[in-house]
Amino acid sequence: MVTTPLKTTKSEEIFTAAQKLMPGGVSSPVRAFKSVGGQPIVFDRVLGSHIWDVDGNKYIDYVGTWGPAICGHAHPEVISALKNALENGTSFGAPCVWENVLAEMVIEAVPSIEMVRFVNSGTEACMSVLRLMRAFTGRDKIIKFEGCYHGHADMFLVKAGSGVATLGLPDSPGVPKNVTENTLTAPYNDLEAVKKLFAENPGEISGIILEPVVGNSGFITPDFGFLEGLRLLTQENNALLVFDEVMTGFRIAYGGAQERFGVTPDLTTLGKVIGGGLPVGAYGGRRDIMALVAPSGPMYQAGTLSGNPLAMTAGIKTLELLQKPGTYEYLDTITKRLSDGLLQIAQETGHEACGGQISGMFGLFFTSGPVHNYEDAKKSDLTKFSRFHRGMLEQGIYLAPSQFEAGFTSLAHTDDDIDKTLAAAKDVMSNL
Ligand SMILES: Cc1ncc(COP(=O)(O)O)c(C=O)c1O
Ligand SMILES: NCC(=O)CCC(=O)O
Repeated sequence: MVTTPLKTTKSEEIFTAAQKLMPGGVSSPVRAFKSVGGQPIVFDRVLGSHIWDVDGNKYIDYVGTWGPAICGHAHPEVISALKNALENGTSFGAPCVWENVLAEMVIEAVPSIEMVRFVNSGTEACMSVLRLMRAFTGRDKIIKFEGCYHGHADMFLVKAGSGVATLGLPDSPGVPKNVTENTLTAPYNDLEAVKKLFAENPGEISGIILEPVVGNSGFITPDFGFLEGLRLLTQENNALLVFDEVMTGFRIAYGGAQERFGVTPDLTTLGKVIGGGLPVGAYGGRRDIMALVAPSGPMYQAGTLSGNPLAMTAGIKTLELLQKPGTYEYLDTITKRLSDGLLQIAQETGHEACGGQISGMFGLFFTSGPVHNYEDAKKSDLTKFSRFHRGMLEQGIYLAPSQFEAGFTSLAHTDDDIDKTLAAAKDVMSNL
């Protein structure tokens, strides 16, 4: 595995050059190691549960390209399907039958979705669903939660999670005030705060959008009754409930968090897993609402590469693999071993910690917790997290370079991977 101390000469060379070419040397801020220190590792290959860097170091990967790699990286069946599809071209800019196939699979799986529109990223999906919320209700205001991330469209860059939280950025410059004045925020898991917002803005709120399980302030689960409460409040106020399942869709359960918690929103956004590692997003929901989307209705939303045959193919094959019996049980079993193991090691080595997992999504905070929202998550000892991250990296374990991100396992992660990860964690936490 990894040589100690970690040799990253080529990574450093490439990243130094990258910094002159691209802002911060990266194509997305979350990839930088700003909050954990050191330089990002530059990779050149992935397979199964592993990722290799340009210096030849091999790591067990818990980032999974930020969620899509649920079947394991470069799954041979996904790659083979893609090779076949590639022979017929990369994009038609016209209907293809694979859109129908993936749409049927999504509609069949996700309780709230009766019709779906494919786009190219989670950001696009959330941006579009917000337009649809407003078009359907004729109201402009929305409620989002502090520390939730719904992509980087202007209206969502208010108390956002993920990279915005990691970098401790104030709400982004370049976003006009009049765009975000309609974005109301509440602490996650706080029904009273949501009730108050509805009371203060009668007849003005188009709906609520949230991560039904949070992954962008670290891993945070909804308290008992929270999702049900939001469902009731939106119904009472003739507003829409939108689950952003870009991260949780087909991960928390095949039908997403809405299947797992038995709460059906009006609209849902998807991304990550449904693209099998290629750029995809989707939004869908009640047929009467989706009917407003052009060209069926007047709400405009479009995309040159949307529904392209490669992304559809990777998505279809990924969902087929996930349909096999026992997949979610497997994800739950190995991820629980990992999460329980990490908590036990933290306790044995004298570190305050809390965390948990559902299916193949997990998190660990260096605070006694419990963590119900972003304010609680911020109590985690970030310096300790940075040292933990570095220590694990040196031992060949690749974790997201931020306390405010969830971790992901895949069907390719083995008991041996978990054993190695826990052994590394024991070593690192003993010396933190
Ligand atoms: C919950 C959630 N919504 C939206 C997004 C945005 O998706 P993308 O990065 O594909 O634009 C992400 C991840 O980035 C996410 O985790
Ligand atoms: N949880 C945050 C993401 O998945 C974002 C990925 C990216 O922007 O690169």
